[in-house]
Amino acid sequence: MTNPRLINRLRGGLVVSCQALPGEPLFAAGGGVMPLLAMAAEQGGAVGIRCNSARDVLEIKAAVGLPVIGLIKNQYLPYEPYITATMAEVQALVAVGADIVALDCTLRERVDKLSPAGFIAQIRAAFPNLVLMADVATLKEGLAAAECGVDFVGTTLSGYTPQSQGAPGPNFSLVEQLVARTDVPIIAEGRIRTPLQARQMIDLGAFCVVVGGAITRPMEITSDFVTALA
Ligand SMILES: CC(=O)N[C@H](C=O)[C@@H](O)[C@H](O)[C@H](O)COP(=O)(O)O
Repeated sequence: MTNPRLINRLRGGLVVSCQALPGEPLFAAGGGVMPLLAMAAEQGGAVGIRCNSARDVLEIKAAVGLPVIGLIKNQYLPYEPYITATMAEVQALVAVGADIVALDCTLRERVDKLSPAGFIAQIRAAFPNLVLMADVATLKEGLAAAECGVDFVGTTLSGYTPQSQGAPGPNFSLVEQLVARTDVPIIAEGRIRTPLQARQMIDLGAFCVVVGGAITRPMEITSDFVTALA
């Protein structure tokens, strides 16, 4: 464990993912919106924030006192991994003070042609004390990442990769199996829509829970209601 104090701050709690991509209304070219969502999350009792881009890490760190899980989403087509998939992005996140860096640890071919193990080794060589969260989609990927000495494994990508297509959302069984097979703390993330589902994840042994869209994406919430009325 690279930073037990920081890790313990997240235990049993809710991390709120505050993200909007370019093209979404809340992205706001001039910034300033994600920190407001993060402040609301902090006031509501969240123990951490997850966010995308160096800009948002910087702005959110200035606005709240919570640990920030930073990532940078970038497409490197035809390669599929897009969550902090290069060393340059890790460096950018460290430079703006991300407390934890989330990175793609699926077993898909990456733009740098490294395996997740190779990428993690490269990161550890440059930043030995950096706290790392491995975003995975399957049990095999989660166990492989855990073997590489990451601090957390998150179920973030379950249902979003060819290897996990059709997986249920939220994926309770993936969390349950990871908890049973590794001592690395498991973060339940992805398609958690209700407080009860979040509670169930903790009861299954998740270390903490990340919720995004159900809290911070009004477009997504609206469309759920609209679909129900159609
Ligand atoms: C698949 C992917 O790119 N997930 C991203 C990872 O950072 C975010 O877009 C999600 O909002 C986040 O994982 C939280 O999940 P949900 O919004 O379902 O609660």
